Amino acid sequence: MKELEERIRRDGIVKPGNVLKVDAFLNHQCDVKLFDQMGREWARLFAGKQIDKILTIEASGIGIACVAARHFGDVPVVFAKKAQSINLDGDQYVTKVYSFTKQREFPVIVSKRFLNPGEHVLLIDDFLANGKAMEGLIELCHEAGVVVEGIGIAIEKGFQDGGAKLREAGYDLQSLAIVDSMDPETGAITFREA
Ligand SMILES: O=P(O)(O)OC[C@H]1O[C@H](OP(=O)(O)OP(=O)(O)O)[C@H](O)[C@@H]1O
Ligand SMILES: O=c1[nH]c(=O)c2nc[nH]c2[nH]1
Repeated sequence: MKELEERIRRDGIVKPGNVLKVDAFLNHQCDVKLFDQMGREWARLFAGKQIDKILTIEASGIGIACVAARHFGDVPVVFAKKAQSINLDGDQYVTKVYSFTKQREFPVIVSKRFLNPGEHVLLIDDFLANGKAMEGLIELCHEAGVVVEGIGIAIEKGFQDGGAKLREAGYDLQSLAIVDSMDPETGAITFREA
């Protein structure tokens, strides 16, 4: 998606350790107009699919998923929580995920009330790197008996293996920008051709 690639080039900062910092518009300060364009693009890419619900994971996926939902008939957005809470009651689907930016494992929890067997779900997130967050959400979806219709990612880092694993597994993965290389020394970023 041209607008997203241009914004990454303009405001993204390449950090050592395969980190692309896009907190000026994606995952700290949020450009809601850009989110809206992203939602419209996913709606085009997943047109014709039955999407009953969007599932994401806290924290950075939430805003993007909520804006995207406006383009999928205002379907509910469920986000997996990364901590137990007294506010989480009843039966839960639980797994564990290694967090890329926090560099430790977190529980990933969704109340059983919000994933119902037979529902068709779209997974949305801001980044795809090694695929740990998506693997965790997919595991919960399988446990719940819901159908994963597709996976919408804002920025895939194509030089890490999450995307390849998901495509090999047969998922309909639509990443709006795929970074093929980035250089922390020069700041140069190359994108995969659509
Ligand atoms: O493909 P992966 O290797 O799993 O990396 C992608 C995940 O990493 C980030 O989550 P993180 O927990 O680092 O940060 P967040 O809490 O800001 O969402 C991002 O939001 C994705 O969920
Ligand atoms: O801000 C971020 N930059 C990244 O490179 C990344 N990879 C996974 N999650 C990420 N979040």
